[in-house]
Amino acid sequence: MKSSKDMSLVADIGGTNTRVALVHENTVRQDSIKRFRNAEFSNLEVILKTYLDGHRVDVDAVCLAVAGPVQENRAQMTNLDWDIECQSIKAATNAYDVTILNDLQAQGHALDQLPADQLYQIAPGKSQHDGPKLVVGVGTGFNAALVVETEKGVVALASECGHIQLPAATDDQLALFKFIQADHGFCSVEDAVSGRGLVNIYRWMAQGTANPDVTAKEIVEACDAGHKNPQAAAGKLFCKLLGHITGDLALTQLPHGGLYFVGGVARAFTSHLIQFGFYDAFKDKGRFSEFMSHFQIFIVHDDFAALNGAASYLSKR
Ligand SMILES: Nc1ncnc2c1ncn2[C@@H]1O[C@H](COP(=O)(O)OP(=O)(O)OP(=O)(O)O)[C@@H](O)[C@H]1O
Repeated sequence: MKSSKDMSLVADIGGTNTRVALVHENTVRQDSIKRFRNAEFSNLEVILKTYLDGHRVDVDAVCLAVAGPVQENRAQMTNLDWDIECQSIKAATNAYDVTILNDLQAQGHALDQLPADQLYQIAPGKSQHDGPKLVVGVGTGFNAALVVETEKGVVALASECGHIQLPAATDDQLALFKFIQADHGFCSVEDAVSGRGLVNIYRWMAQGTANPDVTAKEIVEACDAGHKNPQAAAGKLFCKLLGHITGDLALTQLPHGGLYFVGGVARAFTSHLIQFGFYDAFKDKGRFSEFMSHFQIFIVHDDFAALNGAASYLSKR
């Protein structure tokens, strides 16, 4: 086993995918990035052991970006039956220092390093260089973090806003709300605005006729193929709900430094968001409609950005 001085490991653990990389001299080694499908593993420890065995290195420190609430260096994943805890990660990796962040916090720490070619701007706005930023994740789940510059550096504040109640502004949205509520007992934002949420919307629209095994990817592929099919109708409602919700979050947090979407589902909708009504819904805030056009909105195309954020967090502690 090679012992590499000051080598660290970073990982971004989502509901579907785990991305892992090595960090040397505060920089993610691009040739070390690897993505694992969680469904093929029984727990995170097995993924990390497999990864480290493959690279034949020792690591001193580990920083994990986990899709779930983090408390006292322990995380309970929201969309996977994995409990992540420092002692067990130390045992699996032989690292003496393990830190756990929420994944959106790590995304927040990555924002100031994103190259321009990884950012796709969807709303013009006017950002203040040092204004607060809001990073919004739409993947297996939904969540957001407010990112602020302080005298001590970047602070990314965790939330669990994907689990607030879904707002319903139209009869259709209320009917969707009731459909999901009847199924799960509660209708959260994430139940409609995430990969699983998109499938829920499509199933509600095509009640009785939807293929029960349809995936979010298949729905977006049908949107790519044309805008008159039932999948595109589901995509349009999805984008409008995404606009309403992120508009609410923007008014709550005032991200004058910009709003940044991350996650596989947000990325997949990049070319449809505007046509499918996202921005009109985002600005549909009564007397504050004009105010909403001040916020710049971007989609982050780098699926590995949270790894850079975790590395940045480690370097600045
Ligand atoms: N091309 C695609 N079009 C639409 N949805 C997609 C596409 N590819 C993947 N997805 C959906 O994106 C989700 C996975 O996205 P992503 O990899 O960002 O999630 P994650 O990081 O594993 O999860 P989390 O949201 O918990 O952080 C799944 O719901 C999957 O069905």
